Amino acid sequence: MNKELLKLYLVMGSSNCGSGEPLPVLESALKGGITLFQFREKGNGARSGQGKIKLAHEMMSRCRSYGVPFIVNDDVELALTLEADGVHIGQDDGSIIETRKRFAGKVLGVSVHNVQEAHDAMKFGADYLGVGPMYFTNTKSDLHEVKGPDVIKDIRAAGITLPIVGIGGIDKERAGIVVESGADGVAVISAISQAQCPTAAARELLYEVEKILHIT
Ligand SMILES: Cc1ncsc1CCOP(=O)(O)O
Ligand SMILES: C=C1C=NC(C)=NC1=N
Ligand SMILES: [Mg+2]
Repeated sequence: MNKELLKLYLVMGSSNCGSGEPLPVLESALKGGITLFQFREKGNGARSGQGKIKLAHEMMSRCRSYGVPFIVNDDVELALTLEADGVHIGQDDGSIIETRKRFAGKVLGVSVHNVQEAHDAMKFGADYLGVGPMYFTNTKSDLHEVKGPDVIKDIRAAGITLPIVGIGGIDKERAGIVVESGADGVAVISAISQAQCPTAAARELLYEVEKILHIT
């Protein structure tokens, strides 16, 4: 996949928005220049069944109108039904090999926490790695051990050249450090979805990321 898509990756669902209405937040973030979007409908307030499918369709069409690829988290069935641009799975979301086969030709992202998991994900056909958590965050309930950006350095030092996005507790003050460590961009939830102005938040994050990418 084109690693430039990972520069500013918004991950979001209903439960991440104060209002519980993610559509206006997505629209505002798209205006601010996010380069990739992941529909991650989890936690309290998350839609299910037809409501989840309807919301996903609405969000996918907003992304399509901005030319931003739409990725579905966890729910491979939904991703296939929607004909989404890709799917993102964790270490506990079923086999990477199976998902790779089911999603041939589309984007397959995998969450990894260390060099071993990164190596396996690459071997099994992942297109990009979501590495984290970089910093402590309350957004994800079952948070893995906080490793910091150094784990990205370790993955790069192991010769893994796959596109990488760092995730977990990232804001505009921290975005540069994550990219300096070897990531191709940052994935965020609250830094944009909880912002007073998601457009401005996205613009500022993208500025911090591109400042480093253009000199490395
Ligand atoms: C989905 C996920 N995976 C590792 S941390 C995290 C949550 C990131 O949310 P935030 O950007 O608000 O810290
Ligand atoms: C857990 C995750 C890790 N990384 C990304 C990009 N998305 C996720 N949902
Ligand atoms: Mg998962």
